[in-house]
Amino acid sequence: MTLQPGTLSLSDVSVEIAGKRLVEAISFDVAPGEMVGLLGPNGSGKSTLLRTIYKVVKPVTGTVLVNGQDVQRRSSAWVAQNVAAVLQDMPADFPLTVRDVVTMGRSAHKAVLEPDTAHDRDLIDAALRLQGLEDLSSRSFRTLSGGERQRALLARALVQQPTILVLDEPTNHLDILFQLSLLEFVRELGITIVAALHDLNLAARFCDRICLMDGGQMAALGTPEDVLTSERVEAVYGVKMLVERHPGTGNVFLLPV
Ligand SMILES: Nc1ncnc2c1ncn2[C@@H]1O[C@H](COP(=O)(O)OP(=O)(O)OP(=O)(O)O)[C@@H](O)[C@H]1O
Repeated sequence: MTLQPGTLSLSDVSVEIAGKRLVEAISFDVAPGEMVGLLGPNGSGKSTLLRTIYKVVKPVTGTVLVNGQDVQRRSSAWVAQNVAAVLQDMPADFPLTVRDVVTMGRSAHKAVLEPDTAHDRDLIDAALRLQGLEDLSSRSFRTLSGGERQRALLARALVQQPTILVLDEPTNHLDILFQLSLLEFVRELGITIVAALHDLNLAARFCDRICLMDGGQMAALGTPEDVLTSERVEAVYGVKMLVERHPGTGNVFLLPV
C-alpha cells in the first residue's frame, strides 16, 4: 500500500522534560489534506506535542510517522522537506530582510551555499505576493508588525513546499480579517495541517477534527461538534459556555455564559 503525501500518525507519544511529563501517550492519525486543531488551556502541552512532529523534541515513548517514516530516524533535512512549522514569537533580532527570511524556507531543498535558481525565485515571489508582502520584501524583518511577521513566516513555510504544515497559534498577532483570511488561505492549500489554536470558534469553523488537550493528556478527539460540548469545555477550561449553531455557517460556536 502506498501512502499519500501528507499522512501523519502519532502513536503513544509522551514527552518528558526535566523529569516532568508534559505530554502523555497521545495517539491520533491525520489524513492527507485534513486540518486538525489542537486546543487546550495554557500549558496543556500543545506546543510540546507539535515540536515532536517537526523533530525539535524527542518523545520518551511512542512514534511520530510523517508519510510513513519515523521522524526520529530521518535527518532534520528530510523532516524540513516534509514538515514546515510557523511558530509563535520567533526571535526577530537579526539583520535580515523579509525576502531573506522567506528565502530561508528554500534551504530545506538545497545544499549549503547552493545558489538560488529561477524556480526558487519564482516560488519566493509567489509566496510574498500571496501574503501581500511584495512592498515589504526589502524591509528589515525586525521592523515588521507582529501580524506582518506572522505572514512572512507563513510565506517562508510555503516556499518550503511541505506536505504537512504545523501552525502554533498562527492567528496570535492578527486582526480579525487576517485571522479569517490566514485560516481560509491555509485550508485552500489542501495540505495536511495541525494547528494549535486558542480561539474555539475559529477552530470549530476551520478544523475537520479537534484534539482537546488537558494537562498533557488528550481529553477528546473528534469533530468540533463532538468535542466542543459545554460540559467538556467547562471541565477542561473551567468556563461555562453556551454552545450554539452559527446561523450562517452551521458550525458550532461558543459564547461564555
Ligand atoms: N523546556 C521546558 N522545560 C520545562 N518545562 C517546559 C519546557 N517546555 C514546556 N514546559 C512546560 O510544559 C508545559 C506545556 O507547555 P506547552 O508550551 O507545550 O503548552 P501549550 O499548551 O502550548 O501552552 P500555551 O497555550 O500557553 O502556549 C507547561 O507547563 C510548560 O511550562
